Amino acid sequence: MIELKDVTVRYPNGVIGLDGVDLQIPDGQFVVVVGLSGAGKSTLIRTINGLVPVTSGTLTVDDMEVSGASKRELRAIRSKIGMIFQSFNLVKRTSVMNNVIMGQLHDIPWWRSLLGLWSKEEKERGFQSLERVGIVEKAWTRASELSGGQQQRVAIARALAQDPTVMLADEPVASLDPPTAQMVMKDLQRINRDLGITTVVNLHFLDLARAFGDRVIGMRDGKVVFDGTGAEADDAVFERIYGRSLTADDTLTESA
Ligand SMILES: Nc1ncnc2c1ncn2[C@@H]1O[C@H](COP(=O)(O)OP(=O)(O)OP(=O)(O)O)[C@@H](O)[C@H]1O
Repeated sequence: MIELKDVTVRYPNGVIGLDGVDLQIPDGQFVVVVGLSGAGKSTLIRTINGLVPVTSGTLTVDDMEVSGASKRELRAIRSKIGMIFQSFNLVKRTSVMNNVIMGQLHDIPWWRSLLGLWSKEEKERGFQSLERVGIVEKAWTRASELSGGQQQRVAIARALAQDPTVMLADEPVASLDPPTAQMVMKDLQRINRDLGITTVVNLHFLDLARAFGDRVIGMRDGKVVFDGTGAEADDAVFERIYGRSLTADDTLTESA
């Protein structure tokens, strides 16, 4: 479980990223976080991962306290959290398999990663992760030769190879075309359902949030202003979260 108790994050320049957030995310839940740019979505994810320090309040992931954790404790917490980014963050000049195995890096000495000397078990785990996202045939392709959707799948496989209990995705489909975005969201949903990995996804398209969010959390000015199901998150709710009328840019597909 991920638990935030009255968590406030104040950046060094004085900007408030999170403002007294109380949140409990039970194991295995698929949560979509929505809100306008600057609402605090990325801050929430980076705080859960310990990349941004908590200014006040307490934050725990699987009963490990992230707020106030030492570097060593943070490494242990992060080894259980898979991260997915809008820009994929792959090492482009190396193979898909190398990228995926690097997801297990906390277990692997640096010199083996440098030389690409992977054990049979590591490769096996790499293949299994690639199979989960349906691109095992690309294992020995250079990451730079893949489409955006394929690169995001590799990034998901890399996170899976870590054997995480939590998956955090910061705008994972913002750089993808609509059909590819749908497919990547379906991959994340299937993995959540099959493996029970707690998943938190930041999105700004309300139709995707409705379709995929078992739970939708709306943020505004660093605060949680809505917490309900995708079905409950109708246009009026989104207008309240966004503080304005909806526009065509708020949906991924025109028909939504
Ligand atoms: N490193 C930082 N230093 C100072 N302020 C920051 C930093 N990162 C974010 N902020 C500020 O914190 C607030 C929340 O930003 P955050 O990036 O979490 O929002 P967001 O909802 O993810 O928006 P976006 O989708 O644009 O990333 C904003 O006012 C932002 O300017």
